[in-house]
Amino acid sequence: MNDQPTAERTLVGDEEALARLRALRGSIDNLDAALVHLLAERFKCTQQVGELKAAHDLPPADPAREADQIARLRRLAADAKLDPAFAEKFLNFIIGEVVRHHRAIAAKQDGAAGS
Ligand SMILES: C=C(O[C@@H]1C=C(C(=O)O)C=C[C@H]1O)C(=O)O
Repeated sequence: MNDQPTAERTLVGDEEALARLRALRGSIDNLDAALVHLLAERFKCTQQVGELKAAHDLPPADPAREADQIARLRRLAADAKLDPAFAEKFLNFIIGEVVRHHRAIAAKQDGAAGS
């Protein structure tokens, strides 16, 4: 048997592959949009946590809470067949940004109290 593809078969194959690529990219775009919306909602919550902490002189970071979240997310990732190390890195990246915001909120509050 000749397994060399004919010109037509190659073209049909290319079109199918391109259609599949377009469909997959459509789903990726939808998922990226969902991620942005989920992150926006998370940051709305953490903004309020930051204000609450600043108002009550609580520290911007809570390492014990973070350790619990990381352990939980690693378990969820493993169950979902996602690399737990990646899940941990991703959560740490987000938490790092949240703590930076909390420090900024606390500093602003201290500045306002001192003036
Ligand atoms: C949001 C909080 O503040 C910080 C940010 C966290 C987060 O983004 O999940 C978790 C712990 C804290 O270091 C919190 O204390 O709950």
